[in-house]
Parts: sequence; structure tokens; C-alpha cells
Amino acid sequence: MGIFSRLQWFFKRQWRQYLIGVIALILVAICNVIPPKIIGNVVDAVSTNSMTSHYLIINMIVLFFVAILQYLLRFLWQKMIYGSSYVLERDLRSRLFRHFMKMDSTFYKKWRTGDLMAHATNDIDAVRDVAGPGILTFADSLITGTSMILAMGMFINWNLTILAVLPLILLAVMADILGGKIHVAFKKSQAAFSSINNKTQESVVGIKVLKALGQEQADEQDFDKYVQKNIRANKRSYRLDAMFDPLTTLIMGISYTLTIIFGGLAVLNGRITIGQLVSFITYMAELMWPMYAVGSLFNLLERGSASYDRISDLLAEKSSLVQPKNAITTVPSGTLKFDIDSFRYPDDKKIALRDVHFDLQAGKSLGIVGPTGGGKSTIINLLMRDFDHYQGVIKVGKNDIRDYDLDSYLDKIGYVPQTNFLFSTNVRDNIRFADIEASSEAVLSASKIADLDGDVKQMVDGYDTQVGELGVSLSGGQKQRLAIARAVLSNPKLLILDDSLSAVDSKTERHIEQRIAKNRQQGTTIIAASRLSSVENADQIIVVSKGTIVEQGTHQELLHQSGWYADTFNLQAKNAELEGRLSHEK
Ligand SMILES: Nc1ncnc2c1ncn2[C@@H]1O[C@H](COP(=O)(O)OP(=O)(O)OP(=O)(O)O)[C@@H](O)[C@H]1O
Repeated sequence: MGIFSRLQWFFKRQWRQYLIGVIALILVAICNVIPPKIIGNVVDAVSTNSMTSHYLIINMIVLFFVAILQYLLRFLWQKMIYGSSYVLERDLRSRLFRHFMKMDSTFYKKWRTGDLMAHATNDIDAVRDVAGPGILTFADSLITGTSMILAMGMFINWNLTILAVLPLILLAVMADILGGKIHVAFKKSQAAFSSINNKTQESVVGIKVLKALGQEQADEQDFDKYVQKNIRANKRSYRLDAMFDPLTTLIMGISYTLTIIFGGLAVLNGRITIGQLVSFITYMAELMWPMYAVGSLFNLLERGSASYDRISDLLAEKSSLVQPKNAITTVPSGTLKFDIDSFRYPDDKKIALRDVHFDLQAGKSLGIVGPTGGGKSTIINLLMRDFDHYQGVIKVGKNDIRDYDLDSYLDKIGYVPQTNFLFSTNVRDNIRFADIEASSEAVLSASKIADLDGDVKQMVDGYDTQVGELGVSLSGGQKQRLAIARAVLSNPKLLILDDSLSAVDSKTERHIEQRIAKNRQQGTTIIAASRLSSVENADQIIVVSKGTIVEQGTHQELLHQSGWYADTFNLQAKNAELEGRLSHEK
């Protein structure tokens, strides 16, 4: 029952709808009292030989109108109560989705996609059922139960009524004992469902790798283990739940037996008529449904409560990103000052960046290179505000980037990550994703800068070609160039390319970079790359190794320093020359 008070905020908001729904339920319950009474009257009229056709017709007309009224009232409560439960579902879904949108990388490291999907689907459905069928069953069984008991006492006999409902106390005791256990069992069952979701998602996404490594069978066995775990958890919750219904039947059986024995004696003693006994037994039959409903109500409430716990845990997670109260919404194009004394990833002991300091004037370009795992992407992660907790400061213009409104700040950046993400729509909409109103000319121009236009023209449907989920129908190089076209479309103040041309050949890469440079004379560009030829033309290059800057300068200056940059550049140039010669010989 605790779940009702935890959902109070919602019931308060929708109190009118629930009030109308409950009033309709009360009226239905009052209507329910009438038919047994009429049946009893008719039986008494027959047994006392006082039945007339007029009396019978009147009673039948009353029954008919009661049935029509009940139909209308049932429609009303369904609309009010179920309708409200869908409002709760809509609210929770959008709250959760907005929460997902706000959260940072740490949150997504902690929660797996399958978990989040389970929360957004199964758990929300379970909570909705509390606000719909839950409230209905609760109110209906309470109202029907009370009205039937009152009718039995007032119209027939209070002593007999007390005797008949006494065994119901057992049901309340049992509900109390089983309630807590069912709650725990449902939590486990829902956690097991989340694990299955995670497993399925991972296997489906990684299906190519699984097949290539011949791991399908092993993965199937692994999956079966998850299913078994889920079945075990479900079995336990259903076993506990199944203890309810037989108990209800047993208790109702005891009530009937007591009624027949003591009701029969009361008829023999002349304390009630035979018609009243028939009415009494009909009222008891009406009590059956509320009794059974108590069983399913507990199931529903405990499931909903366990799901609400899980959703609340998720909503309670706070993003570590700092969003000041008076966040600055206008982001000027000024010098980028990157002054990081030290940064470590959350929950990681190792320092990822130490003493990384550089300035980048607006309109200039910066190349970030260095050995793998050196810290290139980490610098970009901080610029992208994936993490706000570090020692030092990053400024754009005069302000710390943490003082800007996050959306306004990110809006000024065009970012192409190492692993790009394409949406399952056509090429055009993928390019103009950030600005769906962008004209076809703008899309075409961005596509030309990214050297994608030629490829798209070869496709059957051109810019209307569907790229499939995650862009499966495109080559690696096409995906990268599409991601670049998307980033340059809005001509951002800051363009960041994180090793985003690794899948295209160096000649094409050079073409793309030249076009980007030509089209972005006002904009600032940062290119992180493994291939040093990618940053050759940058105004400034930093070499990052073991989380710190080890060399810094222009291409020519770095070649003269005879360090990692010069060695690697010469090595890569020799390799490129060799590759060029080999492809010539072919
Ligand atoms: N989310 C993370 N949580 C913890 N550690 C991380 C995370 N991302 C990166 N690291 C660690 O930080 C260090 C720097 O990684 P980073 O990705 O910045 O290197 P990189 O120079 O971009 O490498 P590459 O050239 O291979 O892409 C590595 O030791 C890496 O393991």
C-alpha cells in the first residue's frame, strides 16, 4: 500500500479524475446491491404465493435500468481512472528520457543500455498499472466489499454477516506476511529481466564479432544462463503470488459453510425468510470478486512498488556536470585557453592529464598527436564537457567553459568523435541532424567539403538513401565523411575532429582538410590524429604522451626538434611512400 502514498504527488494532481472515477465506482456498487434484493423479493413473493405479473414486470424494469446505469458508470470510471494512469505513464516516460539526456558519461558508464531500456519500458508499465488497475481494484474491492457487507447486515441480519466475514481476517494476515516477500521477489525478477535485456542488446550489437570469432554457441549457452536466472526469479515471485488465490477460495468456502449452517438455522427459527437467505448468499457471491481482487492487487502493488524503487534510484542519480544558476547563454568566439593541472577519470586512480597548457586563438587550428593512449581524446572530452571536475581551468573568451549554459556552449561546437553514430534514416537527414531545416544547398555544400557528394551520387536513391541502423549500409570511410559533413554543416565556431578520418586514404584526407581550411577561415579547428600528415598544416601542434605535452610547435619546428614527432613523421612518410609504390606496381 506504501506505493499509493509514494505516488501521492500524482494523485493530488489528478484528484478530479480520480474523484469522479471513485464516485462512479460507488454508484456502481450501490447498483450492485439492488439485483440480489430484487431476487430475494421475487423468491419471497413466489414462496408466499403473493406473486403478480405486475410485481414481476416492475422488478424486471428496475433490473433493466440498473443494468443500463451500470454500463454508463463503468464506462465513466474506466475513462477517468485508466485515462489518468496513461497520463502517469507519459509523464514518467518523458521525465526518464529527459533525465537520460541530461546525464553525463559517468552515468552511462555505470548503467548499461539494457538496464535503462528495462526501466523505460517494463518498470514504467508496472507503475502505470498501480495508478490504473491498482487504484481501480483497490477502490472497487473496498467499495463493493463494504457495500455488500452493509447490505447483508442492514437488509438481512448483522449476526449472520459478522459470522460470514470473520474468516476474511485470515486473508489480511496472509497479505501482510506475503507482501514484503513478494516485493523482494519482484525486485529480483525485474533485475534479472534487466540482465537479459543487457545480454540481448550486447549480443545483437556484437553479432558480427561473435560470428567471426565462432562464439555463437558459447553465447547461446551464456544467454540460457541469464534466462534460467530470470525464470528462477519469476518462479519465486509467482509461487508467492500463487499462495493467495487458493487461500481466498478456502476462506470463501469457510464463509459459505458458516452461512449455510447458521443461515439455515435462522430460517428454521423464523429469524429470516428463505428469500432473505437467497439474497444473503447472492451478496456473498458478489463478495467473491473483491476477495480474489485482493490477491491480484497485492501482486500489482508490489510489482509497481519494486519498479517505482528502481525508477526512483535512476532519477536520483545526479549529473556531475556543473550547471551554474546564472549560466551564460551567449558564447563568444575568443581565445581558447586550456590550463589543466591534473585530471583523473571518476573512479580511476591513475592521472589521465597532467600540466596540459595551451592557448588557441579564434580562427586558428591545433593538431593533437601522440602515442596511442597518450591523452588526445581526454583533452577533447574535457573540451566537450564530458567531465567538469578537474584541477585547472578551460576558458573560451573570458569565461570558464563551466560558466556557460551547457547546451549553448555545445551548440557552438562541431564534433566528430572517433566512433561516429549514424541514425537509421536517410543520408540527407543524417547530415542535417543538428539543423533539420537546413536547405538542400547547405547539405550539398557540407557533403562536398567532406568529399562525400561523389559517393552519394553513386547511391541508388542519392541523398534519400537509407543508411540502415548505425549506418550499416555505408563503408567505414563513408560513415566518417558523413559525420564530418554533419559537423561542418552549421559552420561551427569550434570544429573538433577526433581521429575522424582514420578510415579514409591520406590523399582524400588531405583534400577534405584543405576544403575544411578554405571554408572555415573564421572558425577554430582542433584535429586529433594518429596519422601525422593530418595535422601538418595546423597553426600549432602538441604532442601528448602519458597525459602530458612532450613537444609543441609548428610542423617544421617539431621536425627540427628530432623527437617523437620527427621520428614518427619520417616513419609514416616512408610507409606511405612504400604503399604508394606498391599500389603503383599493382
Ligand atoms: N572513460 C574513461 N575512464 C577511465 N579511463 C579512461 C577513460 N577514457 C580513457 N581513459 C584512459 O585515459 C588514458 C588516455 O586515453 P585517451 O583515450 O585520451 O588516449 P588517446 O591518446 O586518445 O588514445 P588513442 O590514440 O588510442 O585514441 C588511457 O590510459 C585510457 O585508458
